[in-house]
Amino acid sequence: MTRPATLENLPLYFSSNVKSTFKVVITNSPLGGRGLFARERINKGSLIFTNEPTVYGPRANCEVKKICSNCFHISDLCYPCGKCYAYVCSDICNGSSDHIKLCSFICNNWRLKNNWDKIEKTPLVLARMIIYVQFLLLSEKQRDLLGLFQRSQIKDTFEELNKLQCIYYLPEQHVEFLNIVESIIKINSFRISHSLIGNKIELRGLYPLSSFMNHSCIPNTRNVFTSNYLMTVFATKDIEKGDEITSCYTGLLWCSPARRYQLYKSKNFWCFCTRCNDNTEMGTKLSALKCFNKPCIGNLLPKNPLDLQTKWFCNSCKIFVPYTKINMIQSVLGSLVGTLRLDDEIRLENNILQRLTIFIPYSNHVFVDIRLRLAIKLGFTDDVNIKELSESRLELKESLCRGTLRTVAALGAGDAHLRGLLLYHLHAALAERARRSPDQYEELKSEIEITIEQAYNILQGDISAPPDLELRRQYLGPGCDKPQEERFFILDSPDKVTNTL
Ligand SMILES: C[S@@+](CC[C@H](N)C(=O)[O-])C[C@H]1O[C@@H](n2cnc3c(N)ncnc32)[C@H](O)[C@@H]1O
Repeated sequence: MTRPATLENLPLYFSSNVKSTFKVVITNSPLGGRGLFARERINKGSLIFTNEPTVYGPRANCEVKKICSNCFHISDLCYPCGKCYAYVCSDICNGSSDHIKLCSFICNNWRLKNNWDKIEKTPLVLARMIIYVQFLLLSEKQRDLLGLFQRSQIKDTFEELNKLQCIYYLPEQHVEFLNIVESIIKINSFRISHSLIGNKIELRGLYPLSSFMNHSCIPNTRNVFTSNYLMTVFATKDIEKGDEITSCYTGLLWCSPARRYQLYKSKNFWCFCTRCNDNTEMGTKLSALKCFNKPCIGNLLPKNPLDLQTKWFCNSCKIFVPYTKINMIQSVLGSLVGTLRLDDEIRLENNILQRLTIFIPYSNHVFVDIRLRLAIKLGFTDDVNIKELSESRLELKESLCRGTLRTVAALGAGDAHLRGLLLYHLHAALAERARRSPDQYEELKSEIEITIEQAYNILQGDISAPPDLELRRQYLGPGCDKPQEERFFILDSPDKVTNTL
């Protein structure tokens, strides 16, 4: 692989659908390697650029068993293609041009080993390797240009490739190429977030222009993925000409030690940004622990947050605690949190929460994460919809949304995706309050309208956006001329409204 002299046209080689590149330029970054920089002032909320994935597919270590190798639907109807054995979910997928290309590549280039149980194991291994096979299908020019993308320096065992080699005799140059591809994917791919509607597996893709965005723990962009996996990057705050355009590679609300360790482990660098350098994390105290020196009610914070072996100090009684003791507490915390079933439960075990309060203040990221999950889940589970929430739970939802929105604002994250989601849920809680007590509507109206309008501006077009986002904006947003009773019609029977539109 050779390195061409210029990066200017690189994304265009990989994607016919790159728009608004005139707003950005790829050049050397003080953060590391190359980065994207604004050629002009970019206002908050504006589209910066759009690019389509060069390749996309499920993660190689995904758990799901039956995934269509063409449309990535999870389906028990999947059956192995009669020629290449890759799973397809329908004759349409089997006959699609993409599948035919993939199928003929596999049949023409890889010979099956005799001792392998083709029907049982091959489809699954192939489904997990689809993104890699797509790299092999790139043009020669594109494959040459892959040399421009940064690669991971960490050499892990590439288990899925090993499994593929148990099934097929792979040419030596394919094995070498796929190892390079793996090191490129690790550093440059994006998780494509989408709602679970449509029963699709979580995907990741290589986006040629987005790949040059460096990380910031307070980024100035958010990503929107459309239904055809186009990635559009918007400004979450005003960006001045010459500013670096950044994205956040971790969870926005993770605490500094967790973000920094994850970045080091997965992307091979230590972050030194303003947030990482501030032991209060912009006043949010996401990393703070409770002082061990009872009855002191102060918080322990790292003296030098950029130093992994720093002492921590209490901001009230000023005692110092060595990092070894802090690490021990953090690992106890990690295992306690691990026992909370946060993904599918909104009932949290009180005894665990009580044990957590011994170690951590309300501001700690563990509680922030629990509050965020509750804010989003209350009234939005299969068991209980928002109309069935008790008064106290509805109040709780509203206050959890407001609290988490304050944390996002304190971090300076601007119009991040998370802010959009929280505004949507705050809107839903307020609208439900007004539906139950119509006499409160006038008082709540302006906030009901502003929250849905802002949520819409942030989330519109994204495949992970709530399905009734647009309808709510239409009926409960600003400018709706329907009478009060009709406005709430959408909340009474959203399906009926959808059908009448
Ligand atoms: C997706 S690439 C970004 C583009 C990359 N800088 C390049 O030259 O191709 C991610 C890699 O960029 C570097 N990087 C990104 N953000 C960084 C930051 N805030 N500080 C230091 N290095 C960073 C790291 O080496 C990381 O693995």
